[in-house]
Amino acid sequence: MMALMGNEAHNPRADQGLITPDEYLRILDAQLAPLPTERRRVAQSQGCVLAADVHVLTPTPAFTNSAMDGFACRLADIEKQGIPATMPVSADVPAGNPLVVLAPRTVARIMTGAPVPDGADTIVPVEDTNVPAGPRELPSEVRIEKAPKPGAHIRRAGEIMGAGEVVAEKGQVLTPFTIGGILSAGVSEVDVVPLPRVLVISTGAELLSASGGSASLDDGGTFINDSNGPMIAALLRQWGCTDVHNTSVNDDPEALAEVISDHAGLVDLVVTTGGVSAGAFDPLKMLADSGRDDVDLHFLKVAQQPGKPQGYGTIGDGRIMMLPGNPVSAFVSAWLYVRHVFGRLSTHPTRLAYVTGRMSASLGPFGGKRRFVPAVLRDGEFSLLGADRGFSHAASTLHRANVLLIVEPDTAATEGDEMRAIAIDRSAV
Ligand SMILES: Nc1nc2c(c(=O)[nH]1)N[C@H]1C(S)=C(S)[C@@H](COP(=O)(O)OP(=O)(O)OC[C@H]3O[C@@H](n4cnc5c(N)ncnc54)[C@H](O)[C@@H]3O)O[C@H]1N2
Ligand code: MOO
Repeated sequence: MMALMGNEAHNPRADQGLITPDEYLRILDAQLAPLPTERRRVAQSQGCVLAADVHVLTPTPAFTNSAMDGFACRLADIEKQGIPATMPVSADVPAGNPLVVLAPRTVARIMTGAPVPDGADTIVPVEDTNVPAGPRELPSEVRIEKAPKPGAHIRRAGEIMGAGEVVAEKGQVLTPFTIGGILSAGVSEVDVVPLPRVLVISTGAELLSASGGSASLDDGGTFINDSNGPMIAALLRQWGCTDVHNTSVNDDPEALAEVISDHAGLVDLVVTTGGVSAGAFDPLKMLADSGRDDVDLHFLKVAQQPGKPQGYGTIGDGRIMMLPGNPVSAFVSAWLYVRHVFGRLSTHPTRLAYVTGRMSASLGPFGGKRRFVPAVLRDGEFSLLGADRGFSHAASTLHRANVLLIVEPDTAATEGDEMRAIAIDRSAV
């Protein structure tokens, strides 16, 4: 497993009940296995990982065909006359035509992709004849004005790939190119590791959507928009998940349990945000304490900021990850942990992309926690977006970030220092 960075040999935070980010990844790893493989139609497998090598059924090309619109001939017939050579046209071979035999001392009009007649060994493009290009009646004869090269413009059966060769390998992600390649090899179904189906639940009585959207700040209310749920759902879709549900619930453990049980068997992973710290109304904590024997939830503290409180476990047969409610904490937790779990379930490669740059401002030390600070990397320089210290609520700064700057525990970062960061957007790479 890829270390999230730093020397993990000694963890001085252990006596404070804190674990390191890498220890948390190891805990998650111990519970995870790839989803069971499925046989799927290739066209319905985009974004999945191949669970087995795919072998060519239909060679490429499937049959010997023309690479040009023109005339199929026997080169010796042309050479016998010399250029220009006037030849009778004995057949018309559009694409999709059955294989024909070329009559002696004649040529056949042929289209790109049409099977080369038996007996023909060269294609003369229409541009090298007296026949104008484009739709027209079959001419009775054609004058060949340019000497063709032997074997010109013929795509031979199997010259690119023969039957039985591997056209795509186990572990490859089904991209548009892979889909095209596999289908052209005559394979219509493949074994894949499916993408996890995910239910994202925002918890909190203060969320507008949880309250039915009836309250507004204009009323002097204390409600907020649910930014976490749609943000996490969007991240999952960005990573490739197609089946992502998103809802929110009040601080009611029964309502939360009901939403989860309504989705039993329909999702592979539940991701919640909110209610994992020390609040008196946290529904996940209440659910954990409810004594239900189908609920197995674990809460822990990771020596990082943001994203200290985390949780994982199972409710019934469903796997759950519980992220902190502060929006930047939720984002960082999703990038470090949900992405990792997505990778383990789907077998997608989800290695973090690290970048380096120089600090354009200074950041003070932040206790014994590793910081993941949203920042912008441009022209080799990191600029900070929000407050130096607590910024886990500062979601509105997040939209500009393209990296999470890594600041080691008890360490300051001074202007000009070279630092490492995790890229969260292509603009940083
Ligand atoms: N006594 C303690 N209090 C807190 C601790 C602690 O250790 N002891 N940890 C702090 C840290 S660190 C974090 S992070 C937060 C995590 O809190 P919860 O996961 O319990 O989340 P909530 O209390 O429900 O909400 C926190 C914050 O985020 C806002 N929020 C929640 N959901 C959403 C959403 N879907 N969209 C946008 N914003 C959301 C919520 O309104 C709160 O402001 O706990 C600290 N407290
Ligand atoms: O760890 Mo919390 O995630 O600081 O804000």
